[in-house]
Amino acid sequence: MTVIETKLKGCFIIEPTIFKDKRGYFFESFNEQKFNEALNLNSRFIQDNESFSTKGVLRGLHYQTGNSAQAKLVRVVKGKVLDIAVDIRKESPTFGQYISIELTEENKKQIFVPRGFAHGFVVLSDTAILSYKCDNFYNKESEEGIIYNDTTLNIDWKLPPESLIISEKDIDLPSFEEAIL
Ligand SMILES: Cc1cn([C@H]2C[C@H](O)[C@@H](COP(=O)(O)OP(=O)(O)O[C@H]3O[C@@H](C)C(=O)[C@@H](O)[C@H]3O)O2)c(=O)[nH]c1=O
Repeated sequence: MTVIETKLKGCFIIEPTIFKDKRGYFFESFNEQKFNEALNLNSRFIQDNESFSTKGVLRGLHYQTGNSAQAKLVRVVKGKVLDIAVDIRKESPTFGQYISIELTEENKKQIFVPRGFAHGFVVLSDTAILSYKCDNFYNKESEEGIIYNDTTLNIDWKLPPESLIISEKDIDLPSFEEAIL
């Protein structure tokens, strides 16, 4: 497995080692020991989530606050998504910056989004299944978000705005300034 730290400290891209043979492929999608060693972490994932979405579906930007903050290890099982992680750690030198990465069923890349980040994605393929691990439980009361098209963050979602499918909850999210500053 290859691990690359992004320009946002603590946010990593993971490329698993894929074993291919005449039957197909095999890879370890998660190995706690190797993961924690490679990322120099002591994380413990306690909730797994899966979502199915169609092309143009945009989910985000989401985070949980306080004791409910979550780190996430995200991968795509089917299709292709553009995944976005935004550094919302006020004390961070990269506060307000984001990274985007295509996660696909072919490249099998994973992104580790640490606590203190907002996360979102948009589906670029006809359909996509996203699977992710969280190191803290879902807590509705601590759910927060930032509007996807915030002008300060200025995220390039790669799809025309009119093609996006967004939940009512996400359409009403506040700006970066309102949410964080
Ligand atoms: C996230 C979550 C949702 N739910 C419920 C609440 C709601 O009725 C339904 C759908 O929830 P949402 O609309 O919030 O789902 P979704 O918009 O897919 O939320 C997810 O978005 C991505 C970008 C993330 O980073 C995740 O952490 C999570 O916030 O599922 C749970 O029961 N457990 C969970 O962990």
